[in-house]
Amino acid sequence: MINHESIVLIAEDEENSRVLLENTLSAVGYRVLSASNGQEAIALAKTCTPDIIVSDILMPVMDGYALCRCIKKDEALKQVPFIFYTATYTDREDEVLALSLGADRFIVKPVEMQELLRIMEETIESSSKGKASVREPQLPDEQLEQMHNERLQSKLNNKLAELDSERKRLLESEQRFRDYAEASSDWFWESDRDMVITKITSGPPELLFFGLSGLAKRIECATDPVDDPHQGYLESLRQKKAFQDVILEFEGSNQRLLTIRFSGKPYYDSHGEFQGYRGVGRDMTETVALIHQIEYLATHDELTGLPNRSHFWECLNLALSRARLNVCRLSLLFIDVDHFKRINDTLGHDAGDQLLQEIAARIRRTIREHDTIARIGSDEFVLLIEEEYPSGAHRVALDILKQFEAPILVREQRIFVTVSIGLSVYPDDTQQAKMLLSYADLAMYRAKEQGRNSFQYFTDELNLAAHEWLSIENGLHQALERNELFLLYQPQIDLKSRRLIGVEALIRWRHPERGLIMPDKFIPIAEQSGLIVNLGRWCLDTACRQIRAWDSENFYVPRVAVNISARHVRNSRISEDVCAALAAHGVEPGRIGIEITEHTLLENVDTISHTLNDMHRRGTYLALDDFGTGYSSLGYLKLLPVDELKIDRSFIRGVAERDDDIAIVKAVIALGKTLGKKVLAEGVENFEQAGVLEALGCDAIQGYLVAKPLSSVEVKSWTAPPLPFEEPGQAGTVIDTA
Ligand SMILES: Nc1nc2c(ncn2[C@@H]2O[C@@H]3COP(=O)(O)O[C@H]4[C@@H](O)[C@H](n5cnc6c(=O)[nH]c(N)nc65)O[C@@H]4COP(=O)(O)O[C@H]3[C@H]2O)c(=O)[nH]1
Repeated sequence: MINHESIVLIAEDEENSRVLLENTLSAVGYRVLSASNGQEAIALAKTCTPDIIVSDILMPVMDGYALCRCIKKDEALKQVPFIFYTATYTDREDEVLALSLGADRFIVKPVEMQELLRIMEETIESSSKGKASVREPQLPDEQLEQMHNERLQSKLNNKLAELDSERKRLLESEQRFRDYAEASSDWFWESDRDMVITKITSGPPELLFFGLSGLAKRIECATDPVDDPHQGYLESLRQKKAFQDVILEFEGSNQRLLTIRFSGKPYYDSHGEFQGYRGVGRDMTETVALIHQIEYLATHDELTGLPNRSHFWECLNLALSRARLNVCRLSLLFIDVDHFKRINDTLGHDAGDQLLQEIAARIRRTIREHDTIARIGSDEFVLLIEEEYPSGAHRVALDILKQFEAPILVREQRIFVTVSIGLSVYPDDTQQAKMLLSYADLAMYRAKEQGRNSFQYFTDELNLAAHEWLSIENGLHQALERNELFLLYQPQIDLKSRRLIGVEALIRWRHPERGLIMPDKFIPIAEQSGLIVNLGRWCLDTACRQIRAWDSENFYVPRVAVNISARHVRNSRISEDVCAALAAHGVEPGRIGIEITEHTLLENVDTISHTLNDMHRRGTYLALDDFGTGYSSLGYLKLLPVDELKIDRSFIRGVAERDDDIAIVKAVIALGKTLGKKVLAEGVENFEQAGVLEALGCDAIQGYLVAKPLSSVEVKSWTAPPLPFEEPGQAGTVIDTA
C-alpha cells in the first residue's frame, strides 16, 4: 500500500510527460515534486528529501545519469531509491550504466501506468523496510564517468547520424522537386498579401509587380456568364480560395499577345494569417497558336487557303440565319471551271494546282470583305453574297466571268480558262441550305449547257429578272451617251392665287427598242449600280438648260424641282453639282429645287445635314418628298433647312373620304405652319381633294387635276384649272377645319 506521506521527485524536461506523471502520481496519493532537469532535481531533493526519484535520462543542463551520480555521492540522499524512466536511452549499455550508477530500476517507455506505479510502490516499500540494501554505485567513479561519457558520445553519434540522414533526405527531396520544376514548362510565382506578384521563377517578366485582380481584366470573357472564367477567378481571389487553370491573355513585351494558364493557392503563416498566393503558370501561346493552326488546316483548303467544304456548310448555315434575321436575300454562286479535267491532264497536276490558285485569286478579287468564298471540290468554288437585291450577285457573276477574259500564265504558257456559274437565291428558291447548294449546282449545269462561260439562275423568273436588270443597266449607260433620256415637267400651283409656282422634273427614257420606259423601272437599277449620280447630274443640267430656254422664250417658270436620290445626296459633291449646273446655264440658285425623299433624310440625317445646309445657304430650295411615309422625327425637321413638305400621294387619295387621311393631312399642314415650312400636296386628281386641301390651309398642290407631266413645249400652253375648285354642278364637301 502507498504511504500517503510518500514524496516522489520527478525529473523530466518534457512538459507533457511530466504533467502526466504528476497528475497520475498525485491522484494515487503521492506528494509530487517536479524538476525539469537534474540540477533543479538536486536542489529540490536537498530541501525536501523524497522517498523516491523517478528520472528521465536525456535532459538539458544536467542529464539523468549525472543526477543519479550526484544523488549517490550525497550522504543524505544516497539511500533514496532511484528509478530511470526513459524513452531515448534504451540500449542495453544504457541499462548497464544506469544500474552501475546505483539506480534501483531502469524502465523503458512506454509502460503501463499501473506497472510503473507497482514498481515504484515495490521499490519504496523494500527500501523503507530495509528489505533491500541501498543500491550503491557498482563501479569506481572514474569508470562510471567514462561509461557516462561513452553513452553521451554514442547518443551524440546516433543523433549526428540521424541528422545527417535527415539532411540527405531533405536534399534528395529538394533535388527531386527541383528536377520536377526544371523538367516542367511551368513557372512559379508568389504574391504578397496585397495580391501583388512579388516573385516569379521565369515566365513573362512583365507579370512581376502586377496585381492578381488586374490580370482578370485581360481574361477573354466567355459569352456565357455562367462559366465566365473572369468572374470565377475574381470570386476565388475575393474569397481567398485556390483557382486552377485560368486562361488569360497578357500583352508581353513588343506588344506580343501571350496566352497564359494560371493556377494559385493561398498560403498562411504559422498563426493562420493569410500571406498571399503561390502558384504555377504556363505559357500557352504556342499551344493556342498550334490549336488555331490545326483548326485552320481542318477548315481550309491547303492549295488555295480558302475555306473547305465542311467549313463552307458552317458559313452557309450562319449566313442563312443572318438572312432570316435581317429579312434579306442570300445568293449562292456555284462556280465550276470549264474543261478543267482536260487542262489538268494536258498540263500535269502541278500546273493544274497553279492554275487553281490563280483561279481562286481571281474570284477572290471580285468579292467584298464580308462575302464568303470556299473551294468545295477540285475545280468547284462557291460564293455567298448577302444582299437585298439579287442584282448584287449577278453583278459579281459578271465580274467573275470578266476576270477570265485575260489568259492565265502557267509555266510560260498562256492558258485561257472560262467558268460556268449557277446561282440560287434564298428565300426565292428555297429556305434550306442543302437545296440552295443543289439548286446552284443544277443552275451551273444549265450554264454549261448554254455553252459555258456564262451564268444562270436556278429559277426562270430570277433568270429573266436578272437578265432584264442587266440589259437595263447596260442600256442606261448608252441612254446617257445617246440622249435617250428626257424630262417632263409637272406644274405646281399656289392654292390661294392659282398661279404657277414651279414644276417638278420627271425623267423618262425613250428606249430605241422597248419604247418609253418609266422611272420606276430604271431608277432602282441606277441606284444599285451607282449610275444614279450621273443621272442626277444630267437632270440638274437639263433642268437648268430648260429654265434658260424658257427664259429666252419669255416664258417664266419660277422654279424647277429635281429629284435627287439618297446615294447622290450622301455623296457630298451634290452641292457642287447643283452649283455647276446653275453656273453652266447662268441660272439663279433659287430657281432650282431639290427633292429628296423623307426616307433619304431619315437614313442619313447626320451625314447629309451638312450637305443640305450648304445647298440651302447657296440659295437652293429644298423639298421633302413623300412626306408622311417615313415618320420623321420632329427634332430633325426643326433643325434641317427644308423649305417644303410634300404630302405623299397615298394620303391625298383618300383625303376627301377617309377620316384617317384627313387627320394626317391636317397634322402635316399644322406641322408645316408651326415649323415655318410650305406644304404641297402631290397627286391631287380631283376638285374634291383640292377643295379639302384648300379648306385645310394647304399652300400648294400638284397632280393630274393641275396637269399631267408635260413636255417643255406643253408647259408653255398650260393653263391653271378653273376657280373655285368645284366640278360644275357639285356642292363642295363640308369639312371640319378646326
Ligand atoms: N397617280 C397619280 N400619279 C401622279 C399624279 N401626279 C403626279 N403623279 C406621278 O407621281 C410621281 C411623282 O413623282 P415622285 O413622287 O417624285 O416619284 C418619282 C421619283 O421618285 C422618281 N423619279 C422620277 N424622275 C426622277 C429623276 O429624275 N430622278 C430621280 N432620282 N428620281 C426620279 O420616280 C418616281 C415616279 O415618277 P413618275 O412615274 O414620273 O411619277 C410621278 C408623277 O407622274 C396624280 O395626280 N396621280
